[in-house]
Amino acid sequence: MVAPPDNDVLWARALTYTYHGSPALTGLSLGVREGEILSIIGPRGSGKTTLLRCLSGQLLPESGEVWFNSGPVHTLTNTAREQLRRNHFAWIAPEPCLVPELNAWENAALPLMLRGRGRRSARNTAREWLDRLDVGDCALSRPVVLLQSQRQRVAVARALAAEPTVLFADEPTAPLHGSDSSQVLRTITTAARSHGITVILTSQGPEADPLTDRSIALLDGRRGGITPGPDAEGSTACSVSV
Ligand SMILES: Nc1ncnc2c1ncn2[C@@H]1O[C@H](COP(=O)(O)OP(=O)(O)OP(=O)(O)O)[C@@H](O)[C@H]1O
Repeated sequence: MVAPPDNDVLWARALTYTYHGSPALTGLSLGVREGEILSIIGPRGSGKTTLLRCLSGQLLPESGEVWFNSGPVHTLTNTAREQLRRNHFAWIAPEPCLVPELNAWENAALPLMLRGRGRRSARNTAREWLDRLDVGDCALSRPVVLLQSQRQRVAVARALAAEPTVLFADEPTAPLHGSDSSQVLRTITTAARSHGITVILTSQGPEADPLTDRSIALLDGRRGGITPGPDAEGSTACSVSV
């Protein structure tokens, strides 16, 4: 094993993953700097979700390495990877996955409470984030009575309230439309910049590019190109390895 560069919060080398013999990742490498907002752009089936799941320790790559803060993730036990995800990572899925028995603020507060935060403090933080996502009025409602777009905003609030080291956002605006989608993307990137959260988000098109530091194109489980974002010359320099 070769240790990754010190200033990469996440670093992956030569990742491969196949589903029942069908390749999803084919030797993919990348480094992500602390505080960077990186978008991974690719068509359906290009391997975006599989890549995020390998980087976040949800899936173990068949070969290759994943490192977080200079420690190997791919050699951790299941329990240690779960703990890593609970304490340092947050995840936004294309479909809002909320706990149906809990109301909106309880859903948004759940990761904080799982980390040991007291109920009142977790509720206050969760409600602040629901307000920022324009779903403060829904705080006491259960997911079943909310619109899909409101549920997704609650899921985004849940991810940001946890103030993770790394936020994995897999097509986070898929259930949203037009200005709704832009507003939620702006909230995610603004919150990430002000709280120093590293973000890796996926999309099928370049809509998030103006808000990110760097974009990587993915095609058939491989890197297909690199597009520097508008802030690429700013304080969040990028690291790329192929
Ligand atoms: N659970 C699974 N079982 C079998 N094949 C899968 C599974 N998940 C993904 N695949 C296949 O692996 C490849 C990569 O899928 P992946 O979901 O990572 O791509 P994606 O770019 O995120 O696509 P999408 O935008 O549709 O979510 C595709 O060919 C897909 O059909």
